[in-house]
Amino acid sequence: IVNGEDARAHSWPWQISMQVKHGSRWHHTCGGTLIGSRWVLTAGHCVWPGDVYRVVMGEHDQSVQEGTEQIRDVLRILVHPDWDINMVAAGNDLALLKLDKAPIMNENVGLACLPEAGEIPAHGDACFISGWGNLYTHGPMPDKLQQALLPVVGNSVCRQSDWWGMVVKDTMICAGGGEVSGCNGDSGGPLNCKGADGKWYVQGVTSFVSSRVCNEVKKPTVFTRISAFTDWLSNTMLYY
Ligand SMILES: CC(C)C[C@H](NC(=O)C(F)(F)F)C(=O)N[C@@H](C)C(=O)Nc1ccc(C(F)(F)F)cc1
Repeated sequence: IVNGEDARAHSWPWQISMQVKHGSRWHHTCGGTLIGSRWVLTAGHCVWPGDVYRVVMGEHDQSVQEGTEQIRDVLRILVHPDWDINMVAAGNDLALLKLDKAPIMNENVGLACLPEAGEIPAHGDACFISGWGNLYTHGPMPDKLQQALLPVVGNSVCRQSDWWGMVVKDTMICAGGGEVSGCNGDSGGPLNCKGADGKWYVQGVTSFVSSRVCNEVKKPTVFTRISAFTDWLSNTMLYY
Protein backbone atom coordinates (compact mmCIF):
# COMPACT_ATOMS: atom_id res chain seq x y z
CA ILE A 1 0.00 0.00 0.00
CA VAL A 2 1.36 3.40 -1.04
CA ASN A 3 0.81 6.28 1.42
CA GLY A 4 -0.98 4.13 4.01
CA GLU A 5 -0.37 3.68 7.75
CA ASP A 6 0.28 0.84 10.20
CA ALA A 7 -3.03 -0.84 10.99
CA ARG A 8 -3.87 -1.26 14.68
CA ALA A 9 -2.81 -4.87 15.29
CA HIS A 10 -5.52 -7.44 14.49
CA SER A 11 -8.13 -4.83 13.59
CA TRP A 12 -8.81 -6.73 10.32
CA PRO A 13 -8.95 -10.28 11.82
CA TRP A 14 -9.99 -11.85 8.46
CA GLN A 15 -6.83 -10.54 6.72
CA ILE A 16 -4.41 -13.37 6.00
CA SER A 17 -0.93 -13.63 4.52
CA MET A 18 -0.61 -16.19 1.72
CA GLN A 19 2.95 -17.48 1.70
CA VAL A 20 4.88 -19.40 -0.91
CA LYS A 21 7.74 -21.81 -0.20
CA HIS A 22 11.07 -21.06 -1.92
CA GLY A 23 13.62 -23.67 -0.95
CA SER A 24 13.31 -23.92 2.81
CA ARG A 25 11.94 -20.41 3.38
CA TRP A 26 8.42 -19.01 3.25
CA HIS A 27 7.68 -15.62 1.67
CA HIS A 28 4.55 -13.45 1.76
CA THR A 29 3.19 -13.43 -1.78
CA CYS A 30 -0.43 -12.25 -1.47
CA GLY A 31 -3.15 -11.18 0.89
CA GLY A 32 -6.43 -12.99 1.35
CA THR A 33 -9.63 -13.02 3.39
CA LEU A 34 -10.93 -15.72 5.73
CA ILE A 35 -14.52 -16.25 4.54
CA GLY A 36 -15.25 -19.70 5.97
CA SER A 37 -13.86 -21.75 8.85
CA ARG A 38 -11.63 -23.61 6.35
CA TRP A 39 -11.80 -21.20 3.38
CA VAL A 40 -9.67 -18.26 2.24
CA LEU A 41 -10.59 -16.01 -0.69
CA THR A 42 -7.70 -14.55 -2.69
CA ALA A 43 -6.91 -13.49 -6.26
CA GLY A 44 -6.59 -15.94 -9.15
CA HIS A 45 -3.36 -14.23 -10.18
CA CYS A 46 -1.84 -15.19 -6.81
CA VAL A 47 -1.88 -18.89 -7.70
CA TRP A 48 0.89 -20.41 -9.85
CA PRO A 49 0.87 -24.10 -10.75
CA GLY A 50 3.47 -26.14 -8.91
CA ASP A 51 3.94 -23.66 -6.06
CA VAL A 52 3.39 -24.72 -2.44
CA TYR A 53 1.43 -22.28 -0.23
CA ARG A 54 0.54 -21.84 3.41
CA VAL A 55 -1.78 -19.36 5.11
CA VAL A 56 -0.82 -17.29 8.15
CA MET A 57 -3.68 -15.87 10.23
CA GLY A 58 -3.53 -13.61 13.29
CA GLU A 59 -0.46 -11.95 11.78
CA HIS A 60 0.54 -8.30 12.24
CA ASP A 61 4.33 -7.76 12.19
CA GLN A 62 5.81 -10.35 9.85
CA SER A 63 9.30 -9.91 11.38
CA VAL A 64 8.19 -10.85 14.92
CA GLN A 65 6.72 -14.04 16.42
CA GLU A 66 3.87 -12.35 18.28
CA GLY A 67 2.24 -15.53 19.55
CA THR A 68 -1.05 -14.68 17.83
CA GLU A 69 -0.15 -16.32 14.52
CA GLN A 70 -1.96 -19.46 13.36
CA ILE A 71 -0.46 -21.25 10.35
CA ARG A 72 -2.35 -23.70 8.13
CA ASP A 73 -1.48 -25.72 5.05
CA VAL A 74 -3.50 -25.36 1.86
CA LEU A 75 -5.36 -28.60 1.12
CA ARG A 76 -6.98 -27.55 -2.14
CA ILE A 77 -6.88 -24.59 -4.53
CA LEU A 78 -9.85 -23.63 -6.71
CA VAL A 79 -9.19 -20.86 -9.23
CA HIS A 80 -12.24 -19.28 -10.88
CA PRO A 81 -12.75 -21.20 -14.16
CA ASP A 82 -12.92 -17.98 -16.21
CA TRP A 83 -9.75 -16.40 -14.79
CA ASP A 84 -7.03 -15.98 -17.44
CA ILE A 85 -3.74 -14.21 -16.61
CA ASN A 86 -3.56 -13.18 -20.31
CA MET A 87 -6.98 -11.54 -20.06
CA VAL A 88 -6.71 -9.53 -16.83
CA ALA A 89 -9.31 -7.05 -18.10
CA ALA A 90 -11.88 -9.85 -18.36
CA GLY A 91 -11.89 -10.05 -14.55
CA ASN A 92 -12.81 -13.20 -12.58
CA ASP A 93 -9.55 -12.74 -10.66
CA LEU A 94 -10.51 -15.06 -7.77
CA ALA A 95 -9.28 -18.22 -6.11
CA LEU A 96 -10.46 -20.20 -3.06
CA LEU A 97 -7.98 -21.94 -0.78
CA LYS A 98 -9.23 -24.78 1.41
CA LEU A 99 -7.24 -25.11 4.65
CA ASP A 100 -6.25 -28.47 6.12
CA LYS A 101 -7.80 -27.50 9.47
CA ALA A 102 -9.93 -24.59 10.72
CA PRO A 103 -8.07 -21.97 12.78
CA ILE A 104 -9.17 -21.15 16.33
CA MET A 105 -11.52 -18.15 16.07
CA ASN A 106 -10.56 -15.45 18.58
CA GLU A 107 -9.96 -11.68 18.78
CA ASN A 108 -7.12 -12.00 16.26
CA VAL A 109 -8.66 -14.44 13.76
CA GLY A 110 -12.24 -14.21 12.53
CA LEU A 111 -14.54 -14.49 9.52
CA ALA A 112 -15.31 -11.61 7.18
CA CYS A 113 -18.87 -10.55 6.45
CA LEU A 114 -19.65 -10.74 2.74
CA PRO A 115 -22.14 -8.53 0.87
CA GLU A 116 -25.52 -9.58 -0.54
CA ALA A 117 -25.46 -10.78 -4.14
CA GLY A 118 -25.47 -7.86 -6.55
CA GLU A 119 -24.73 -5.18 -3.93
CA ILE A 120 -22.67 -2.38 -5.52
CA PRO A 121 -20.75 0.00 -3.20
CA ALA A 122 -21.66 3.62 -3.98
CA HIS A 123 -19.32 6.28 -5.38
CA GLY A 124 -17.61 7.87 -2.38
CA ASP A 125 -18.19 4.98 0.06
CA ALA A 126 -15.32 5.07 2.57
CA CYS A 127 -13.50 1.76 2.30
CA PHE A 128 -10.12 0.65 3.61
CA ILE A 129 -7.59 -1.45 1.75
CA SER A 130 -5.29 -3.54 3.94
CA GLY A 131 -2.17 -5.52 3.12
CA TRP A 132 1.58 -6.14 3.34
CA GLY A 133 2.23 -5.02 -0.25
CA ASN A 134 5.02 -2.68 -1.37
CA LEU A 135 5.15 0.75 0.27
CA TYR A 136 5.78 2.23 -3.20
CA THR A 137 6.44 1.02 -6.76
CA HIS A 138 9.45 -1.34 -6.70
CA GLY A 139 9.77 -0.42 -3.01
CA PRO A 140 10.13 -2.58 0.10
CA MET A 141 7.38 -4.59 1.74
CA PRO A 142 6.46 -3.47 5.30
CA ASP A 143 6.76 -5.67 8.36
CA LYS A 144 3.50 -4.42 9.86
CA LEU A 145 0.11 -4.71 8.18
CA GLN A 146 -0.75 -1.45 6.42
CA GLN A 147 -4.15 0.12 5.78
CA ALA A 148 -5.39 3.12 3.84
CA LEU A 149 -8.68 4.88 3.28
CA LEU A 150 -9.61 4.33 -0.37
CA PRO A 151 -12.94 5.89 -1.38
CA VAL A 152 -14.99 3.97 -3.96
CA VAL A 153 -14.94 5.48 -7.48
CA GLY A 154 -18.17 4.67 -9.33
CA ASN A 155 -17.67 2.70 -12.55
CA SER A 156 -19.10 5.58 -14.65
CA VAL A 157 -16.17 7.71 -13.45
CA CYS A 158 -13.66 4.86 -13.53
CA ARG A 159 -14.61 4.03 -17.14
CA GLN A 160 -13.65 7.47 -18.44
CA SER A 161 -11.06 7.33 -21.20
CA ASP A 162 -8.32 9.05 -19.15
CA TRP A 163 -9.12 6.71 -16.21
CA TRP A 164 -9.32 2.93 -16.79
CA GLY A 165 -11.67 3.11 -19.80
CA MET A 166 -13.30 -0.16 -20.88
CA VAL A 167 -10.85 -2.26 -18.86
CA VAL A 168 -13.26 -1.85 -15.97
CA LYS A 169 -16.09 -4.42 -16.06
CA ASP A 170 -19.30 -4.59 -14.02
CA THR A 171 -17.69 -7.32 -11.90
CA MET A 172 -15.02 -4.86 -10.71
CA ILE A 173 -14.85 -2.07 -8.12
CA CYS A 174 -12.52 0.94 -8.44
CA ALA A 175 -11.27 2.76 -5.36
CA GLY A 176 -8.76 5.57 -4.79
CA GLY A 177 -7.24 7.06 -7.93
CA GLY A 178 -5.04 9.60 -6.14
CA GLU A 179 -1.74 9.31 -4.30
CA VAL A 180 -2.98 6.40 -2.17
CA SER A 181 -3.16 2.93 -3.71
CA GLY A 182 -2.60 -0.75 -3.41
CA CYS A 183 0.71 -2.08 -4.69
CA ASN A 184 2.32 -5.41 -5.55
CA GLY A 185 1.87 -7.85 -2.70
CA ASP A 186 -1.52 -6.45 -1.71
CA SER A 187 -3.04 -8.73 -4.36
CA GLY A 188 -5.85 -10.95 -3.13
CA GLY A 189 -6.42 -8.89 0.00
CA PRO A 190 -9.70 -7.31 1.15
CA LEU A 191 -11.42 -4.02 0.41
CA ASN A 192 -13.08 -3.38 3.79
CA CYS A 193 -16.23 -1.21 3.69
CA LYS A 194 -18.43 -0.20 6.61
CA GLY A 195 -22.07 -1.14 6.09
CA ALA A 196 -25.19 0.82 7.14
CA ASP A 197 -25.40 -1.56 10.14
CA GLY A 198 -21.96 -0.38 11.32
CA LYS A 199 -20.36 -3.76 10.53
CA TRP A 200 -17.39 -4.10 8.18
CA TYR A 201 -18.02 -5.99 4.92
CA VAL A 202 -15.37 -7.23 2.50
CA GLN A 203 -16.66 -5.92 -0.86
CA GLY A 204 -13.59 -6.54 -3.02
CA VAL A 205 -10.49 -8.65 -3.65
CA THR A 206 -7.44 -6.59 -4.69
CA SER A 207 -6.78 -7.33 -8.35
CA PHE A 208 -4.71 -4.74 -10.20
CA VAL A 209 -3.09 -1.31 -10.25
CA SER A 210 -1.38 0.62 -13.05
CA SER A 211 1.53 -1.25 -14.59
CA ARG A 212 3.42 2.09 -14.67
CA VAL A 213 3.28 3.17 -11.02
CA CYS A 214 1.12 1.71 -8.25
CA ASN A 215 -0.37 5.08 -7.29
CA GLU A 216 -0.84 6.55 -10.76
CA VAL A 217 -3.41 9.34 -10.58
CA LYS A 218 -6.69 8.47 -12.37
CA LYS A 219 -5.77 4.76 -12.27
CA PRO A 220 -7.58 3.63 -9.10
CA THR A 221 -6.84 0.30 -7.51
CA VAL A 222 -9.20 -2.25 -9.07
CA PHE A 223 -10.90 -4.98 -7.05
CA THR A 224 -12.91 -8.04 -8.03
CA ARG A 225 -16.48 -7.35 -6.82
CA ILE A 226 -17.36 -10.22 -4.46
CA SER A 227 -21.14 -9.64 -4.73
CA ALA A 228 -20.90 -10.68 -8.42
CA PHE A 229 -19.58 -14.14 -7.47
CA THR A 230 -21.78 -15.24 -4.56
CA ASP A 231 -23.07 -18.30 -6.47
CA TRP A 232 -19.60 -19.51 -7.47
CA LEU A 233 -18.35 -18.97 -3.90
CA SER A 234 -21.18 -20.82 -2.16
CA ASN A 235 -21.38 -23.65 -4.72
CA THR A 236 -17.62 -24.20 -4.61
CA MET A 237 -17.39 -24.18 -0.80
CA LEU A 238 -20.44 -26.45 -0.60
CA TYR A 239 -19.08 -28.96 -3.07
CA TYR A 240 -15.39 -29.23 -2.19
C1 LIG B 1 -0.11 -9.48 -12.00
C2 LIG B 1 -1.20 -8.52 -12.36
C3 LIG B 1 -2.21 -9.13 -13.30
C4 LIG B 1 -1.90 -8.01 -11.09
C5 LIG B 1 -1.03 -7.09 -10.23
N1 LIG B 1 -1.79 -6.73 -9.03
C6 LIG B 1 -1.23 -6.02 -8.05
O1 LIG B 1 -0.05 -5.69 -8.04
C7 LIG B 1 -2.16 -5.64 -6.93
F1 LIG B 1 -1.51 -5.71 -5.76
F2 LIG B 1 -2.56 -4.39 -7.15
F3 LIG B 1 -3.23 -6.43 -6.87
C8 LIG B 1 -0.73 -5.80 -10.99
O2 LIG B 1 -1.57 -4.92 -11.05
N2 LIG B 1 0.44 -5.74 -11.58
C9 LIG B 1 0.73 -4.62 -12.48
C10 LIG B 1 2.21 -4.51 -12.69
C11 LIG B 1 -0.03 -4.91 -13.79
O3 LIG B 1 0.35 -5.78 -14.52
N3 LIG B 1 -1.16 -4.18 -13.94
C12 LIG B 1 -2.10 -4.33 -14.96
C13 LIG B 1 -2.14 -5.44 -15.82
C14 LIG B 1 -3.16 -5.52 -16.81
C15 LIG B 1 -4.10 -4.52 -16.92
C16 LIG B 1 -5.21 -4.61 -17.93
F4 LIG B 1 -6.34 -5.03 -17.34
F5 LIG B 1 -5.44 -3.41 -18.47
F6 LIG B 1 -4.93 -5.48 -18.91
C17 LIG B 1 -4.06 -3.43 -16.05
C18 LIG B 1 -3.06 -3.33 -15.09
